[in-house]
Amino acid sequence: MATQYQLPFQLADSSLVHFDSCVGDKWVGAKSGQRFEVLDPGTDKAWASCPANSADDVPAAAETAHAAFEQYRKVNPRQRAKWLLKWYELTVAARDDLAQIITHETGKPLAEAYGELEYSLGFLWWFTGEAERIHGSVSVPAAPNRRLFTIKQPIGVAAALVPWNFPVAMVLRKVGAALAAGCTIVVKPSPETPVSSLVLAELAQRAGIPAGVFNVLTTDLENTPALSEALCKHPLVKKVTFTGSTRVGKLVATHCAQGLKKLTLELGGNCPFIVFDDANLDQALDQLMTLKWRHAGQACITANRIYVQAGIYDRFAALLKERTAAIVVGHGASAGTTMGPLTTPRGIDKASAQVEDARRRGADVLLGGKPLTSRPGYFFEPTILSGMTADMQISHEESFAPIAALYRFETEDEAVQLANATSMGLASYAFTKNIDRMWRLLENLEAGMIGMNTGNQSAAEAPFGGIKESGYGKESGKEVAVNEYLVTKTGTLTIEGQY
Ligand SMILES: O=CCCC(=O)O
Repeated sequence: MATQYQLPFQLADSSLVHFDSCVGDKWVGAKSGQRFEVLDPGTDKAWASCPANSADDVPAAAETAHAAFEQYRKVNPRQRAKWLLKWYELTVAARDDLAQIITHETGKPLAEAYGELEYSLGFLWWFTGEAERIHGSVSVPAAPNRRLFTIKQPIGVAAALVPWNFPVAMVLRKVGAALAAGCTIVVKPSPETPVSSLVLAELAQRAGIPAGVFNVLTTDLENTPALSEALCKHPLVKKVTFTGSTRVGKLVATHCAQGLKKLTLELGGNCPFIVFDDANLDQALDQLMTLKWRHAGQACITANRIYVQAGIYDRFAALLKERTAAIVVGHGASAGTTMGPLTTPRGIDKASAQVEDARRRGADVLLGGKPLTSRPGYFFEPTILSGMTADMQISHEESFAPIAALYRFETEDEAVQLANATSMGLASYAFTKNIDRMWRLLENLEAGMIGMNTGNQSAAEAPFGGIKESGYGKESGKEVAVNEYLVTKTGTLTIEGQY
């Protein structure tokens, strides 16, 4: 169905864009006929609409993906690699159009949208290589006259529940691994960001990836819980991958538990960023500026709690304030913008409540602290809070907003104890030039990923995933990511005769 909306941006190839779900080789509406609007967070205006699929639309998608799986699982890995590579090349060529769409779905500045695409393309490139590197093992067991071996096989139809903050990267990180493994997949993008997923489906078709291998079921906020539950519980779906909040991740785990589905959970962050007296301050500030303000703080691995050692605390806070004051907040597509809006109005409410809570409990607001109401859209001022303490909301929950919360500490033991005082364990960051201390931190910080003098550790070749209530399973990285979509079969052979 053609959208009734005028796109607020120009596309080089308008035939890339669809506003219906992709099931098999068909672009389809919801059974109910219901649709929902896609809003530009930088203007609060609708610019597209997509089908509001419900749980009733799940069986057709799962059956289509399963029929495709029966063929795709037998495709030679080299052919799978060739399709992934073609998909990579077509996505490179569609970069300008995709960047516009990402910016108008998420609000992030165009430069960041291009950054996301660069990151995303890494996944297609990486999984192109991984497709041919899936293998089992052979060994000699204790029992005489036997050989023991394992083979790896694709698990079946996968379902991906994808967040809105990196709508292309998160789809390609999951789908790239699934397709390399020989699985087919049904993706449910977030209600905020369906269009970019549909462009990826069009590009996959153009790349020759067989119909039904990559399906996209769009839906709105209201139908999301029931549709997701139906996907998790559908008997033909054998694997679920979810990126999102810990609260929803626990629900997804409950749904999957009934069918004992294999599950990958990439959940909430609340990540500590620790700067010691002996750190290179410029390096720590450069990294913090990128990590903290990327997509207005809406990343699971953003620096949520910034611990600065007492000897440098005041200087660090002043320098951070000076640099942050230079951020230009505006529409993501406007020239000069270095920070866009939040993606949802819900984000504004949560950020306001967190700042208010911190202020009431004694934090100083060094910069910002409020929504920007002088323009339409969901803007929040880049905010710095100083004098944070453990009793404040931000100390316990993910912020997902442009709020830099500064805490003072004295000793390494104290920093480790404060950093680990959370139910989450996604990423931790430490800045010090003391190599012994750095090694201790690597071992003592409770997180799945440790940034050592860096705030940027996400990459296709690096296993991504948390511990504690930040989830389980790994995405990207050598072997581990593709393994999430494979089953291991053990074979034991008895050999007769002399050898
Ligand atoms: O927000 C979650 C993903 C962030 C990343 O992959 O760097």
